[in-house]
Amino acid sequence: MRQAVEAQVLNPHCELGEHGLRQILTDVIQEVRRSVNQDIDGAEILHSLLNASWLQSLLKIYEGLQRYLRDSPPPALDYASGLSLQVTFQIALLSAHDTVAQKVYEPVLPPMPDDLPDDEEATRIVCLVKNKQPLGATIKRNEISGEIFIARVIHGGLADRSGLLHAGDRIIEVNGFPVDGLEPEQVIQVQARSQGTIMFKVIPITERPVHNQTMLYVRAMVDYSPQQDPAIPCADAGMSFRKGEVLEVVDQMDALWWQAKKLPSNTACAGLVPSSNLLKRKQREFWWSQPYHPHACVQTCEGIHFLVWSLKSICLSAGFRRSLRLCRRRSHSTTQPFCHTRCPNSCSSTLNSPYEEVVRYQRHPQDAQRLITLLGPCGVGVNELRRRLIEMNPNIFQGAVPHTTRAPKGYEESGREYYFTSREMFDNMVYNNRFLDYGEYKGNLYGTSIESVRGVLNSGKICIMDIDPNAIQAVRNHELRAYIVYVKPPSQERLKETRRDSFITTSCYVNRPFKDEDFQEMEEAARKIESHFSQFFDNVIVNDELQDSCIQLLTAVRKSQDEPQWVPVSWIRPTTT
Ligand SMILES: Nc1ncnc2c1ncn2[C@@H]1O[C@H](COP(=O)(O)OP(=O)(O)OP(=O)(O)O)[C@@H](O)[C@H]1O
Repeated sequence: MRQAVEAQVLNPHCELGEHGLRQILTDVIQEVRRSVNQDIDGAEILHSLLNASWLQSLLKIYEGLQRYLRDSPPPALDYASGLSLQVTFQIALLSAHDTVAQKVYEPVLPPMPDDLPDDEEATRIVCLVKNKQPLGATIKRNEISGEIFIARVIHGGLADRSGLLHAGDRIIEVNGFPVDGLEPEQVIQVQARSQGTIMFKVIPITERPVHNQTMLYVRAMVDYSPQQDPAIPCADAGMSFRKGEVLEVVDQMDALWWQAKKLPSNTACAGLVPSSNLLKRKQREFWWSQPYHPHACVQTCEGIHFLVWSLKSICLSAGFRRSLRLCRRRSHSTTQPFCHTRCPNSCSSTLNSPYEEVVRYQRHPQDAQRLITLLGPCGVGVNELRRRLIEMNPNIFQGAVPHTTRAPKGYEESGREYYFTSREMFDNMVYNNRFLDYGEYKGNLYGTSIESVRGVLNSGKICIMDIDPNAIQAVRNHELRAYIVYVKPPSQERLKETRRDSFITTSCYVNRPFKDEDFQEMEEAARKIESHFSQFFDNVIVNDELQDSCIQLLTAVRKSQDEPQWVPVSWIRPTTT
C-alpha cells in the first residue's frame, strides 16, 4: 500500500486534485490503523511515517503551492482564460452539432399508392413538403388533349431544388386527383387545398432540353410590373423591375419569358420577366396604336410601362457655359429645337432596346480616366458643383473648353474660355459629327467637341462636363465611358431655405434672386428628366447643402474610377459595324 501511495505522489504527471489528496490521507489512516492492529510500536510508526518519502513529497508540494500563492506567477499565456472559454464554446458547439446531426428530420411521407400502373418506369411519384414558399413551377394545358403539363420550373424555387419536376413533365394526378381535362386554375386549387405534403403523379419528359446557356446581365431600360401584365403566364411567378436596375438573366430557354434575378440579389429564386423580343414587340404594337407624339413619354401598355421617345425630339435644359445654357432654355420654350446632340448610328438601337446588356467593369489604372458628366434641371447647381470640384483640385479635374462662333471679349483667350471659330468651321464640325452637343443663342453657335474632351482625358486628368440629357447617348461610348451623375433638387422647402442668397440666370435675366416659380419649374423639369433618363444615371446627388453635395460628388468620382461598375457590354467588346 505504502509503495502505491508513494508511486502516486512521486509521479510527476499525477494530478493531486481535491480527491487525490483525500485519497492519500485515507491511505495514511489505513496504514496507521494496520500498524496499530499489528501491534507495532507507536514510536516506530511515527518514525517510519515521518520518514516516508511520499510524506516528504506531499510537504514539498504544499510548500510549492504556498510559494505559488505568495508569488502569484503570471499565466503561461496571456489569453489562457479566453482560450479555455473558446475551447469550451467550440466543444459545446460540436456537441450541439452532433445532437442535431443525429436527429431524423425527414418528413413522414404517405405510403406509396397500391394502384401503381404496370408500366412503372413511365410514372414518377413526387412528394413535396409544403412550406410557405410557392411551388416554383407553372403549368399549362394542352388544349386538344386536355393533358396538364409543367410549363416551366422557376430557378431556385422549391420544385427546382427538389430536382424531381421538370418543364415538359405531364401531371396525371395531384394528391390522388386525376387532373386530365381540368383547367390549370382548378389544378392549382387542388394543390392549394393539400396540407403538409403534396403528391404529384407525373410522366417525366423523355428528352429534357440541354441547359448550355451563358449568364446574361442586362440593365432594364423600362419599368415592368407583372401584376399589371395580363399576358404573363403566371403573375405570381413574375418579377417587377424599374428602369436602371441590373438583372441577372438565368434562363432564356423560352423565347417569350425569361427567368431573372435582380442584382444585388438576396434571393435564390428567380422570377419571370418578358424576353427582349417580347418587350420590343409590345413597344412596337404600342407605338403604332398611339397618335404621333413629338415628345418623349412614358406610357402604360397592358400594364407594362414603356419608354418611347423620338430622337432629337426633346430638349430639357441643363447647361454648362451660360450662353449655351441660355440657348438650351430658349430651345425648351420653343417648338423648334435649337440645341442638338451628336448621336452615333447605334444610338437609336440602344434607345429602343428594352434591355441593355452590361458587364462588370473595373477601370485598369493605366486606362484613361472616365468622363464625369453632370446633369440636372436648370438652376439646380450643376455648374456650381463642377466649378467647385475643379477649383478644389485643378491638377486632377478639368473642364472641356467649348467652341463658339461669337467674337471674343477683351479678356478672353482662344482655348481658355472658348475656342473661337468661324461659322463655316463650326458647320463643318457639325457636319462631321464632332460635337457632343451644340446649340445657337442670339445668332451665335456654341458646342463642346469630342476632341476637346479627348484632350483633357489624354492629359491624364479627369474631365468634368455638364451635359444636356439629350447628349447622354453621345457620351455613353467605348471611348469616353461616361459616368453620369444626376443632380437632383431637394424639396421645395429646402430649396427656399438653401437658395436664399443664390442667383439664377433665366432667358430674360442674368443672376437674379430665385423665385418660388423657379423652384416649381426646377421640380417639374427634374421630374421629366428622371422619368425619361433615370435608367442612365450612375449616381444621384440631392443638392441640398452645398458642402455635402461636393463631398458626395468627390466620392462618386472616386467610385467611378476605382470601383467596379456595370457598363454596357459594347464598351468592353465593341461591335464592328
Ligand atoms: N446647394 C446649394 N445651396 C445654395 N446655393 C446653391 C446650391 N447649389 C447651387 N447654388 C447656387 O444656385 C445658383 C445656380 O447654380 P448653377 O449656376 O450651378 O445652376 P445650374 O444647375 O448650372 O443651372 P443653369 O444651367 O441654369 O445655370 C448659383 O448661384 C449657385 O451658387
